[in-house]
Amino acid sequence: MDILAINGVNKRFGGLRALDNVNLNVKEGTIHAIIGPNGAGKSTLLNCLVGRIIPDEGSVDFNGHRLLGRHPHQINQAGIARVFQTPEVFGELTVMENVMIPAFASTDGAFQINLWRRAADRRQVAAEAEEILEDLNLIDQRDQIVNSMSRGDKRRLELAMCLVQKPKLLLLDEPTAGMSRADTNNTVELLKKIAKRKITKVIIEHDMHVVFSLADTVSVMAQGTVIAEGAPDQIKSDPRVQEAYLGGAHL
Ligand SMILES: Nc1ncnc2c1ncn2[C@@H]1O[C@H](COP(=O)(O)OP(=O)(O)OP(=O)(O)O)[C@@H](O)[C@H]1O
Repeated sequence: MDILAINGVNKRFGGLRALDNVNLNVKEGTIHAIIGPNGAGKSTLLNCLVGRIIPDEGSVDFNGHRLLGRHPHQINQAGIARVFQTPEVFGELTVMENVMIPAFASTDGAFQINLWRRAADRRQVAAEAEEILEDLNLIDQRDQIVNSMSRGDKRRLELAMCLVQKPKLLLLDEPTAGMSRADTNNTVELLKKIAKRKITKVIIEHDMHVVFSLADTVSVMAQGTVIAEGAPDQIKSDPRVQEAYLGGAHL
C-alpha cells in the first residue's frame, strides 16, 4: 500500500521550473531514496511535502489525507517528521528535555496542555525517550546541555526528537552531508538499527554507498522531474541514470 502519493506536482520560481510534473509513490514500510544532481528539485519536493513550499499544481496524499494547503505543524501532527541538514534543536536545554518536548507535543497537540494525562503518561513517555536515546548512543549524554555537543551528536539528537513522535513517515534530508566516511558508516548503522520501528522513510542523499546500502526503492530526479525509479540494482545499471546523474560515469 502507498503511504505517500505525489501526483502532477509543479513548482516554478519565476521563469525556472524547479518541479515539472513530479509523480512519485512511496510504499508503506519501505526506505525510498531520492537521488539526482544538484538543482534537480529534491529539496523543493521535500519542502512541498512538509508545507514549507506550496506547489503551483498537483496533489500530495499521505495516509488518506490531502496535504497541500496544510500548515507545517498540521502535517507534522498527521504523522510526518523531518530531519534537517542543519539540526533544529533547543541549545539551552538538556538532551532529555529536547526529546521530551516533541514527545508531549505529539500526544497533547501543539497548543494544548493536558496536565492530568501528562502526569499519568510522564513515566511511560520518559521510558520510550530513554530507549530511543539508547538506540542512538546518546543515553550517556542525557543530562548534557545541547549547545556543548558536536554537530554529529546534534544530528542524532534531532533524529531522536523525530522518532519519539512515532511518525508514520520520516523525511531525511542528506543525513550524512559533510560527514567523514566513519561517521557516515555509523549513521548507516544507526538507521539500520532504528528499522525495527518500521517507520517509512524518504531519504535524500548524495552518498551512493548510503543509498545502495539502505534503500528499497530509488527515484532519480533530474531537471525537476523523476526520470527513473526502481530497486537499487536496476538504478545502478540504468543508462539514463548514468547519463543524467553523472554525465555518463558509472554509479
Ligand atoms: N526559493 C527559491 N527561489 C528561487 N529558486 C529556487 C528556490 N529554491 C530552489 N530554487 C531553484 O530550484 C532548483 C531546484 O533546487 P533544489 O534545491 O530543489 O535542488 P536539489 O536537487 O535539492 O539540489 P541540491 O542537491 O544541490 O540540494 C534549483 O535551480 C534552485 O536554484
